[in-house]
Amino acid sequence: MVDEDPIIVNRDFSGPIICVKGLRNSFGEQVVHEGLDLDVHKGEILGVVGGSGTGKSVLMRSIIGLQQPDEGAIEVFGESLLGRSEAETIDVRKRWGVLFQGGALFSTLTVAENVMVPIREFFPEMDRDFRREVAKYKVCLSGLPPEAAPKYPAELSGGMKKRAGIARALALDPELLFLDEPTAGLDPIGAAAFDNLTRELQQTLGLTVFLITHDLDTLHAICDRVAVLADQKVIAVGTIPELLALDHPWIQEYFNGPRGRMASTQNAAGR
Ligand SMILES: Nc1ncnc2c1ncn2[C@@H]1O[C@H](COP(=O)(O)OP(=O)(O)OP(=O)(O)O)[C@@H](O)[C@H]1O
Repeated sequence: MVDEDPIIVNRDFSGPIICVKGLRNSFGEQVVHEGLDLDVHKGEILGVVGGSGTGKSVLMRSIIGLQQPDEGAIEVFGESLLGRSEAETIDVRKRWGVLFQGGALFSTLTVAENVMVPIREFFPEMDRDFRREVAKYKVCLSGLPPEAAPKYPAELSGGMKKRAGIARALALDPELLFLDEPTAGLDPIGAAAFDNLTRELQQTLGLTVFLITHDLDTLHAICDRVAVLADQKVIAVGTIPELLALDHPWIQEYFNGPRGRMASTQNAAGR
């Protein structure tokens, strides 16, 4: 049954920022998650890794309410969101920002207008000029030059599109940021710059970051802990040295294969 009471946000909540328990997701016969548990702690950058199709994006979509799980419990900021209406969860949803794979910018809107979309949705009463000022500030925060604000996505490079996506994700001053493969498709210099931006934002704004990635350099450079998805669940969570101590074939292959060793060496040398 749907609980009709609006969620009263508890800003003093000190438990895990995200708590997933016993999650099950399936599409027809295909079971993607079964008995998946995961906690994300306040202030950390949690990297989420796993082979292609292991359900990283489906996990993120479940947490932010875009995928209705078959079973399980999901709490964000200590609030259970499953089965609640959009109106009931608005105060919790305001507290996170999302960068989807590929940026997911509205192609007919400029960068500044893209950033204004969530502001208009969640703060419709906000004065138009003030909204514009906030959008300009978020564009700067993302590391884009002010000249990028009136441009359309088609006029931007891949790296600039990602930054525009970050500007939009930061529109509502979130405490929690979801990033789905933020460095995919970027050249190594652009990817390293994006990692630095993520770390700087996390430190200066005190964010918690849920970061899906295949990028070993990103994991080594900025992730405090890494969660590994395999066999329909999170099979391990920890720092990279903690994961390396585990005798799991996928983990060993991933972090100790030729690319994993190279990323580790580069990071130790200060990429
Ligand atoms: N809406 C959907 N309908 C049917 N199947 C889906 C849907 N969304 C995801 N899937 C399936 O669920 C599985 C997990 O998908 P998901 O996108 O979460 O994988 P992923 O781990 O993020 O993969 P990648 O690393 O390649 O991005 C895949 O087999 C995918 O085809």
